Amino acid sequence: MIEIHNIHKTFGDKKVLDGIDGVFESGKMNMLLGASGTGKSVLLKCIVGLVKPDLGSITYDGRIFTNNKLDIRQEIRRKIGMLFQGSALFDSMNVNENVEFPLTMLTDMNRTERKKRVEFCLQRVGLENAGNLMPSELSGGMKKRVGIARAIAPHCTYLFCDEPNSGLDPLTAITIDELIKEITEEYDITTIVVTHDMNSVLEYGDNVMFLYKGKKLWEGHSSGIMDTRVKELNDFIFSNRLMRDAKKIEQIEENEQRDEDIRNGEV
Ligand SMILES: Nc1ncnc2c1ncn2[C@@H]1O[C@H](COP(=O)(O)OP(=O)(O)OP(=O)(O)O)[C@@H](O)[C@H]1O
Repeated sequence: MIEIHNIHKTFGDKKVLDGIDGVFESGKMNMLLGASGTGKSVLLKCIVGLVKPDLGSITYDGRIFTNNKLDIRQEIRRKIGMLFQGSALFDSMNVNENVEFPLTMLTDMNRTERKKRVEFCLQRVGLENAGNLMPSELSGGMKKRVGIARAIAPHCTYLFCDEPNSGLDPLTAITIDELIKEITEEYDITTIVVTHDMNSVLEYGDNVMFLYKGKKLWEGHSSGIMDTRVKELNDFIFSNRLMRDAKKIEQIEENEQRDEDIRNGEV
């Protein structure tokens, strides 16, 4: 579990994070949702330790991360897996080498153990036959899978995904979301996904945090998001025509159900 409390961050005279609190539980799909420029990536960077918050605290399973000793922060960092937006694979390394890289850097596994772990992780993401391919030979969806295998290879406890399905077609996007969810539940990982994708949120968001201009305006399970009364969140959701149509259909169905209940004398 990751807990953040009262996180503030200002760049120059621009306030980017304005007192954010939150709890991200393990085994759940925790999602940071919001429009461009609203502070999602900066918040994620604060949580990972790439950006230092001006104020506030971050704890990982009860261990303070912010302002703690370097060796404790490094110990926590070793348990973090990152899936970057563009997958960020090393172009000069094949798939096996990409997944092995964090094992060489972060663990004391010997070569045989590393090979076994790489094999296992590639199998887990459905790429057991792709080990000798170079990144240039992979589709966008395959690159994301390699990115996931690389992130989980050192037995990560925490997984951060920055827009994991950006640039993917809708079907591939769903399979990547599904894979992240399965892995999160299977290994009880604390996962945080940054996204603007309402499809992902509605389908997989166990705990959704909506950020607007550096503040958290809404938090909850995705099942409640369509009924929100927070104007900024409503505007964000229904800026998408498909979402507006879905809402209309939902209202029509509700009205039909109510009419039927009245006819049956149940109201
Ligand atoms: N290192 C930095 N120095 C100055 N300003 C920064 C820095 N990093 C981020 N910002 C600013 O902070 C604001 C929030 O950026 P952030 O990348 O967190 O947005 P975001 O919500 O992740 O957007 P997107 O969905 O487009 O990635 C932006 O106005 C950005 O320009």
